[in-house]
Amino acid sequence: MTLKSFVQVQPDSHFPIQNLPYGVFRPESGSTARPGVAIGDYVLDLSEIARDGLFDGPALKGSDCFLQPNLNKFLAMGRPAWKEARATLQKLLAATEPTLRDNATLRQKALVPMEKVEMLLPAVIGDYTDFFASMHHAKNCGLIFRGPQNPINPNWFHLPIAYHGRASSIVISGTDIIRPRGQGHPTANSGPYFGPSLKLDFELEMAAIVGPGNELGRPVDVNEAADHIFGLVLMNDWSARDIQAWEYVPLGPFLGKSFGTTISPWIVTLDALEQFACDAAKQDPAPLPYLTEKISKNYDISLEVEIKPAGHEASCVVTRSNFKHLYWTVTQQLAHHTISGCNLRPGDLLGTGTISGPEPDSYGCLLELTWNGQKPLTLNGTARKFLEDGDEVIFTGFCKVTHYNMFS
Ligand SMILES: O=C(O)/C=C/C(=O)CC(=O)CC(=O)O
Ligand SMILES: [Ca+2]
Ligand SMILES: [Mg+2]
Repeated sequence: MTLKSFVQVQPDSHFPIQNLPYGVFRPESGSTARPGVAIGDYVLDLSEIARDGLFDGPALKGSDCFLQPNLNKFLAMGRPAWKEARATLQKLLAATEPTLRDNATLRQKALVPMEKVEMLLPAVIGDYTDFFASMHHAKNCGLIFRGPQNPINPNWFHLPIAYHGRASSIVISGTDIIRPRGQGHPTANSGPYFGPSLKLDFELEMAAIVGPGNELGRPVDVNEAADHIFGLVLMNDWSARDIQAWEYVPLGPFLGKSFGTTISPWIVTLDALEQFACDAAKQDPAPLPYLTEKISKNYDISLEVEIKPAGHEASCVVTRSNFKHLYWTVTQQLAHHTISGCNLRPGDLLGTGTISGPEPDSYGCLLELTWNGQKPLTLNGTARKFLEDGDEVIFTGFCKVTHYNMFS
């Protein structure tokens, strides 16, 4: 039988009882930040549930992990605690369970209408790394930035390439991004351009939130890497293409990507995503043993980007992609990150890289969608090569149950 909650959840809601993503919120402005999970149009306040002693399993009983203003302590506790919390919350929110359903005082305190809350960054993010794991994106960027000779560097097929991003400028969805100023790529015989970026772009990504870290000098085995990943967020790696194209040789992206990176407020756990797992892409050449997974999986997560042009009421879908298009899995990314001995810490953020699919209408950024401005998009009758001031960029990710077992 399908698990149902006593909390009313609309059929098209992203937050049924099977999901229960984690975030950090203030119930009203000025109140303290605390962890919560999304259920229908409500946020369940985990500090209230903890204060009432309802986390009563061996890992969480008496723990103050939900009395913190961020999720780092809970992230550090690892999968046994995450599984226990999920089981406790699914039981507590179930239609058949009276504990919270029939306790009006606790319900009043613990279930906060989502429209009233202020969402905050879910974790203190010490370090942020951005990978480059979609072959379609790598190929298209290569064609645009480097030309048709070998658009994908040979190393790309042997290791998940990444650069170290800037953690200080990671912001929560809804935060305004200020157009960066900097040096842009020279055109024709001129010197470099200086001024506000003329090629401001989004990048459709997701990112892994690291749970337990690893000690310096002790790499994580690729087959255990999933135990170090709590879940996934949506991520927009805002990019200034003119700054990037000029500065990135030979050390990689710097100021063209450091002026803002947006993440979604909700972390969808790997446990919730498990039922949407699918086979990962076939890798040819076979990766080295330290990157070879016994079970190599991706997740079937539909992704969409809409742009609401400045001054317009309606938004337009500009791309539809899917997480499963990634060539390198998030577990390979994490294992590769630590193979040198580099230590990860709870709350670290590992961006997947832009998730472009094979078709032109599944490309994950305007650089590809407009082919560096050569083929503008038309949005509600307005042309766009890159983003303009006041444009709003909306990312959506969702998983669909495509069939039910008739006997369940
Ligand atoms: O091919 C390049 O020169 C760079 C491409 C990127 O935009 C790098 C990046 O942020 C990685 C990604 O999002 O896939
Ligand atoms: Ca990126
Ligand atoms: Mg960025």
